[in-house]
Amino acid sequence: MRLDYLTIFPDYLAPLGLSLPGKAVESGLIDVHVHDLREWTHDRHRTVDDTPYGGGAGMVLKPEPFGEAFEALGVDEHTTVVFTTPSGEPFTQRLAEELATRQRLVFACGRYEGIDQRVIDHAREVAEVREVSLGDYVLNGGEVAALAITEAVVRLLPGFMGNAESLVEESHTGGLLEYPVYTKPPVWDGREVPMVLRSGDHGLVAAWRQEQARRRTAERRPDLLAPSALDDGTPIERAV
Ligand SMILES: COC(=O)COc1cccc(COC(=O)c2cn[nH]c2)c1
Repeated sequence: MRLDYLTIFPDYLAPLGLSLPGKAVESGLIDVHVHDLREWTHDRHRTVDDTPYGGGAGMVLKPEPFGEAFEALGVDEHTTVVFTTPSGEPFTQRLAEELATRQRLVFACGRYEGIDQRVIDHAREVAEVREVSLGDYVLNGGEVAALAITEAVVRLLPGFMGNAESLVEESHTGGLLEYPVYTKPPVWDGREVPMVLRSGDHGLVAAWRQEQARRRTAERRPDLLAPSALDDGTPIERAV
């Protein structure tokens, strides 16, 4: 997978060379390129933003640099352009799994009041576009969101995680939160590990974990248990 990042703060994406994505880069699994958007400005001040038409506070990112950058990067029908934005679709594990199937992702990191809408409209005509929100809060820029999305996607790539099994049972798969986990020592801080986990009875352990996941999900994320979230389209038998 090739990953490109368009940003006015390229240093912000330096972590891409470390930790998880770093290993993937060395192994050749991913090919990462960070680009300074100002590369595609031509004035003395390397201007990337201007005041909003219609008035209002703040600045808007100009369309030309993005347009020239997309052209220079060869953004085409084989590319998925990801705009990280507070007004995007919610980023979920399901979307991470979908993006992990793509051959090329180009992250366009906006800030201020946003990117000129014509950039998104243009991108939709030449490539697949996803406007993605990390959550209902506003960051100064899209770079942090791009890093988070990158980590969630890259770790799903085949041959990436050392221990593939750990991907199978992880949280948000199967729609429930993860159960509590324990390791040695058996007693710490006067607290014992639940005996069922040391019983050696795999059936009991599985049942306990399922119950814990459901209880934790009901407490913290009832929205995940809402009928629509679990609806697989099977008609509900109505009591006559
Ligand atoms: C089309 O894309 C744009 O216009 C991007 O515009 C903006 C404007 C303000 C801030 C940001 C940074 O992203 C977030 O704050 C964000 C992403 N996820 N959750 C919060 C981006």
